[in-house]
Amino acid sequence: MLGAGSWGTALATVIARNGHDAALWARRPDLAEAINRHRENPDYLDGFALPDRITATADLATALDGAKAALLATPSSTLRGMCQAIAPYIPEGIPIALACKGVEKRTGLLLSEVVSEELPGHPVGAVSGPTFARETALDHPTAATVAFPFSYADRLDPGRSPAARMALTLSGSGFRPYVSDDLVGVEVGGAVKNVIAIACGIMSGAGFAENTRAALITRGIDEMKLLATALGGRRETVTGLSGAGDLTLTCSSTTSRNMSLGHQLGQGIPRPNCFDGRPTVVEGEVNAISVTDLARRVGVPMPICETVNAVLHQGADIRQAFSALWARPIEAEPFALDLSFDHPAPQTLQIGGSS
Ligand SMILES: NC(=O)C1=CN([C@@H]2O[C@H](COP(=O)(O)OP(=O)(O)OC[C@H]3O[C@@H](n4cnc5c(N)ncnc54)[C@H](OP(=O)(O)O)[C@@H]3O)[C@@H](O)[C@H]2O)C=CC1
Ligand SMILES: O=C(CO)COP(=O)(O)O
Repeated sequence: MLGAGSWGTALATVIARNGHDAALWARRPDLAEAINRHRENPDYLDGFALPDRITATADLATALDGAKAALLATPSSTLRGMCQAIAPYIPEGIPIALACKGVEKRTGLLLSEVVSEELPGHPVGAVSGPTFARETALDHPTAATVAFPFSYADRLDPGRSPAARMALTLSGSGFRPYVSDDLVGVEVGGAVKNVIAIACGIMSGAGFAENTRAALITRGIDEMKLLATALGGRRETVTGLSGAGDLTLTCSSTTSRNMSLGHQLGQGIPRPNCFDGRPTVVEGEVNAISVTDLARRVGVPMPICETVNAVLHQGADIRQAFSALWARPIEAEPFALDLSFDHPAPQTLQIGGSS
């Protein structure tokens, strides 16, 4: 497990609880030492006792020595650098699964494409779904999708495919994996849901309630579907755990860092003061840029993601931007150009003072 943050530690716990040895790579030697000495991760999952089969190390060669598979659980923006760092040590041909969610900002590549560029010759997949780290570590019933593209040989013998082997490794009392061959659909869901969660947070912070959240979730799923299918993924995948499932979780409470960031911004808290100024991984913040860039490139309308991007990165006023989102011309559901019609501009939404 490469990354000893909250998610890497939780997934290593799932693996170790199932009777496998899990090497947990931490960037900081002091954290690796603290994990091994105290059998807990004081920085990311404090108060939770780690299984004995987890061994932390800050040395990549040690972490990857004899590994049967590698999982990457550092923020998406660090992925290419991580791949370059592990290249000399990763055993030939072992499966690599992404536990991080996003689209690379500079290139607009899906994270699996980044891994394949940097580490050719490995099956690359993802583990993704509605999975808050602490609940997963506590063995609360949790389900997620394990997606790898299936080769012809995998189809002849699905039980030996990388997806099946990874799913068997993760499958335990509380953790229930499903397998998929639609890696694109799974990755798009994971990247887009964080941006939509920021939108939900902004609206809830601005004083709106359940109708608004349900509308954003549902229309967010439509944005996911359009992007996933434009990139070669399947619509049905977006209705699964890695899409609608994760979107529902992430948009439901401020346990989500993405939802929480939006909520604070919606309340008028300036970005530098959010999370009391603590550096916090908020994938939807950087992915608002990468997702909207990618969507524009492939010609897919993603108005919610565009609005979040405009607010976070282009200095747009929250009230004006979200008013404009709600005042867009009437569209067909699901999106269909041939059902469009002319009509007068709708009234502008009054954001704020709406209790
Ligand atoms: N937390 C969750 O519930 C879930 C998270 N995820 C995804 O997992 C990924 C990681 O998130 P999460 O574990 O929550 O984040 P955390 O903030 O809990 O941990 C981040 C981890 O990444 C490390 N890190 C930060 N910058 C770098 C870098 N430049 N190079 C190498 N390592 C670095 C940190 O090390 P250090 O401590 O030294 O800074 C830390 O170990 C994200 O993509 C997130 O979306 C997916 C599902 C659930
Ligand atoms: O991806 C997650 C749950 O599936 C974690 O969400 P946040 O990064 O918003 O906390």
